[in-house]
Amino acid sequence: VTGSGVASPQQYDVEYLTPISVGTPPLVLNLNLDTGSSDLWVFSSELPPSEINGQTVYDPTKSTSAKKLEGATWEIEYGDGSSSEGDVYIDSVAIGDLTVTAQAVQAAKNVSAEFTADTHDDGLLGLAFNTINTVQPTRQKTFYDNAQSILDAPVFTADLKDDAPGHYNFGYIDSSAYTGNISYLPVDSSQGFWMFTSPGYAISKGGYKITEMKGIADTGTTLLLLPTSVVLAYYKQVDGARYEGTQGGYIFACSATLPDFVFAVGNNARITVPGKYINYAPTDSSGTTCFGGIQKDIGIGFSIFGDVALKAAFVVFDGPNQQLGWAAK
Ligand SMILES: CCNC(=O)c1c(-c2ccccc2)csc1NC(=O)CNCCc1c[nH]c2ccccc12
Repeated sequence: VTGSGVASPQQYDVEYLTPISVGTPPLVLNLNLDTGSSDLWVFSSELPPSEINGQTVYDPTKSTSAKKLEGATWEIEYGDGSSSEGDVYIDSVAIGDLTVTAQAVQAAKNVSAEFTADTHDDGLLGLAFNTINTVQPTRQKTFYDNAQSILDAPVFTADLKDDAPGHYNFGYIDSSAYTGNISYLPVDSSQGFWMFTSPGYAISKGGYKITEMKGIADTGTTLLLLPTSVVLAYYKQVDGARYEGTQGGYIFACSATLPDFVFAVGNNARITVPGKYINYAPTDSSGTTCFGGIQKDIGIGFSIFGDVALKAAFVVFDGPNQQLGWAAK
């Protein structure tokens, strides 16, 4: 079996949403497929109405295939301070032609203001390792865990695009979606993430710099968060760029020319993030000052290769072989 879902970018490619069917009769929810977390949680009829703002909600009492997982609860907090919590149902979940009949669907009873404000996002579908699933007393498997045994190949791929729809594919590698070869790196899943080490980088005019960057492939984080030394070297090549504390990061004139950022994948493969992707978005409505798509990874403990980087590549997530494949496109 294979499955494919379109990944549609929201404004400024802040996140990508994919239509997923949940329950019987199938309810279509637009979820954020998130390789940086492992909970599948959805807006639900159990939320106070004040916390719902246009989202489609899952009502387990309306799904003939929903079964409550008695006594199970969950609560998650993300690094940006957003959070959600609730209880758990076992129900059918499908992405395209791929259906998992007994998937833990975490129904939200409370969500933080950031999620309420995100009117098009009906929840998250975690694709990291289940060791960081937050369901208590028994952690639950991810959609990918449950799908593996029926997939033609036990992999999924992310093909995100700049301001255009891309795809998440399950069970196959679409050879027409990338150029050249796929370079595979070993994954360290000990912290529950798709963690890998890039041996070095280059910034347009500068030469190649050997410096290990240990990071995660994270479709749920918007920006490319890198070590301070790398970020300083990058913005040194952007005239007028400066760190603005009140904005929480590096800003520059929207008219600035931004160099490409190249990171190594293994010793002889490279992924080039075009400078255009690193001019992330205007900081205000005047559109004179823009916010950088590369920012510091301070306080996280590792780098985060978020959407700004991932949309420059075709990425293969291979759980059984604990490896990540990278290709240009
Ligand atoms: C800013 C989002 N990223 C993180 O917090 C994060 C961190 C992290 C930890 C500490 C400080 C900063 C970041 C490590 S792994 C990691 N990745 C994830 O947590 C991936 N899931 C993000 C889901 C998410 C959080 N806020 C949203 C707002 C809209 C859509 C999705 C989200």
